[in-house]
Parts: sequence; C-alpha cells; structure tokens
Amino acid sequence: MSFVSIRDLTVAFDGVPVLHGIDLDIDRGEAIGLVGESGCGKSVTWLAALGLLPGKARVQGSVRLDGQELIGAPRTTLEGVRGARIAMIFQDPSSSLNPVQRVGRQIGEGLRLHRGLRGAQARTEVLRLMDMVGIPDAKRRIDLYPHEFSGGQCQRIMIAMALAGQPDLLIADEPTTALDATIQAQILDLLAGLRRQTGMAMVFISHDLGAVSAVCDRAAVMYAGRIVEANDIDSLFAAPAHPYTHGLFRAIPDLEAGRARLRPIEGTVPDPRALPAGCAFAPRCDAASSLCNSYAPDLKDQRSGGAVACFHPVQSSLRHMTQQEVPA
Ligand SMILES: Nc1ncnc2c1ncn2[C@@H]1O[C@H](COP(=O)(O)OP(=O)(O)OP(=O)(O)O)[C@@H](O)[C@H]1O
Repeated sequence: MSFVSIRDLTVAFDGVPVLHGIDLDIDRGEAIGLVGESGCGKSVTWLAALGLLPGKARVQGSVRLDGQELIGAPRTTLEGVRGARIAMIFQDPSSSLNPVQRVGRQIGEGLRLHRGLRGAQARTEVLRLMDMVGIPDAKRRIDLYPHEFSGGQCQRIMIAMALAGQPDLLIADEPTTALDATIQAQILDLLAGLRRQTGMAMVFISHDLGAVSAVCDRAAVMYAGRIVEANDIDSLFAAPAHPYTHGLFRAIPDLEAGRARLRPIEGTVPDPRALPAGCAFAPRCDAASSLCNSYAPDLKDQRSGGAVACFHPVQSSLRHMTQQEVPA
C-alpha cells in the first residue's frame, strides 16, 4: 500500500460539492505537485485530510497515512498526525508567524510538542534547523522577532517550524507565491534539497508548472474539484494529454521569445454551484463533443503511462514545451 492513499475523497460546503471523488497515492519520499487554477480544490484536499476544515464541511471518502485512516479519526489522532507526521507550510509566512514571539521560540514550540525537547537541547536543535534552512548567523538571530527578517527568510523560518516535528510528509501550499522571483527560486532549491536530505515526501501545491517541475517527481492537474490528469513530470511536460493541461502550458509566458507569447485559457472556472452536466472543462474546450457535454469522464490509466480524465485526450505528437524550456 502507498504511504498516503486517498480514495474517493469528496467535500461539500453547505450542500455544494467542491471536491468530487479524488484518488491519489503518494509513496514514501515522493514529491508530487498539485496544479490548477484558483478554487479547483488543491488546498481543500489537504485541509480535509488533516481535519482542518470548518464544521460545516461534509467530508466523505478515505485518506490513509501508512494504513491509518484520517477521515473521521478522533481529534487526538489528528493532533498526533499534524506537525509530527504531516506538516504544512502556507503562502504567506507573515500571517502564519506570531509577530510578538521570538523566532527561536516559535521553532522550539514544535520541538517541545512533537519531540519533547526543552532547554539547551531544544536551543541547539533550533540552531541546527535554522542553519539547515539557510538562515545565516543563526546564533545571533535566534532571539529576533519575525519583522526583523525578510519575506524569504520568514518563509525559511516557517519551513524550519515545519521540519521541527521531523514529518514524513510536508505539504507546501503555494509556498513561493508571495515572494519575488529570485527568492522564489532559492526557496524551491531549498525545498528540493531538504527533501533529498530528509527523505520526507512532499506535496507541492501551486498554479505554477515551472515551480512544480523544480521540486516534484510527479504532478496531478486539478480542475473544478477533480484530478483531470496525473503523470510523471517529464511525461507531463513532454506530452500533456488533457486539453486543460495543454492550456496551462500555453498560458506560460515564453520569455525566451523576447515577448510574452501568453495564451490564457479562455473562459472561467465554473462556479461549484452551477457545474455543467458533463465534463466541467467542456465549455472552455475546443475538442468538446456532445459526449463531453453529457458525461464527466473518469480518470483512466493511459497505455502510454499516466492517467487522464478526457474522452478526447490530446495526441502526444502535439508536444508543447520541455521541462527545461519552462521558466521557473
Ligand atoms: N471554508 C469554506 N467555505 C466554503 N467554501 C470553501 C471553503 N474553503 C474552500 N471553499 C471552496 O472550495 C473550493 C476549493 O477551494 P480551494 O481553496 O481548495 O482551492 P485552491 O485550488 O486551493 O485555490 P487557491 O489556489 O486559490 O488556493 C472553492 O470553490 C472555494 O471557494
């Protein structure tokens, strides 16, 4: 069995489904990207798994971590999993860090909670973690407050906090979106390096295919609450099969051409309260047929590898860009 196994995960808010039966497996040490436009359900998938959705959310299906069911698990079980086995980092470090607490203390909190470390032992480990995430001069800066660090360094502190519990899985939810381009690249490098160093698995949530390719082995593309395509990174970049994945590639600016050759996907993501009867992407899809307007296709394994939920997958000869050509 996979380390993380998600089966038929469905989430509804006030009777409106926003996740429609997600299936996903993650192996130990694997890094998987979850890609898709805003509102497609990338975050809700993991918030549901960790029991972090508000009470009004109706969650069905199964999320197993190392065989242990998380959906419907008692609060004490979930508290034991959060931070210690699965840690999460978010887009905006400044809103996640406590502004009136010294950073060393904030990192140390996870060490106390999850590993029972205190006093000098905890301080030594905080310094090691700060060093590991690339905060220079940690000895002097351990007692500073978050506002005394730059945005990129605050994200590094958040990563150190996430690592404090030695998690088996790190969920990074748009961890570089709030940062400028150079800092983004440094944080991506850091995450890729930490993953190699610690052997933890990683879920990298992003709308940026370039960023995903820098960190991940595999990616799942989501659209309107469903996974519409999943494949290893190289195959996905070489031969995206779902018309939506194609659209995402076309929407990446071609910087090397010296001008933006950006072709945004026309139309908008459907409102979860008014989904079309068939494939949710059909109204924006050039290849849509009457079949697509009647039924939502299931995610099916392809003979060429990967899986796609489309009645008319794009033929692999229509290659768009290699991984190297995509600006990170
Ligand atoms: N607490 C909530 N109450 C009601 N609806 C919610 C709640 N949280 C999320 N949703 C809805 O669930 C859907 C999926 O949201 P989610 O945050 O997972 O999207 P996302 O793909 O992570 O988007 P983004 O990239 O903007 O973070 C959206 O339609 C969103 O409006």
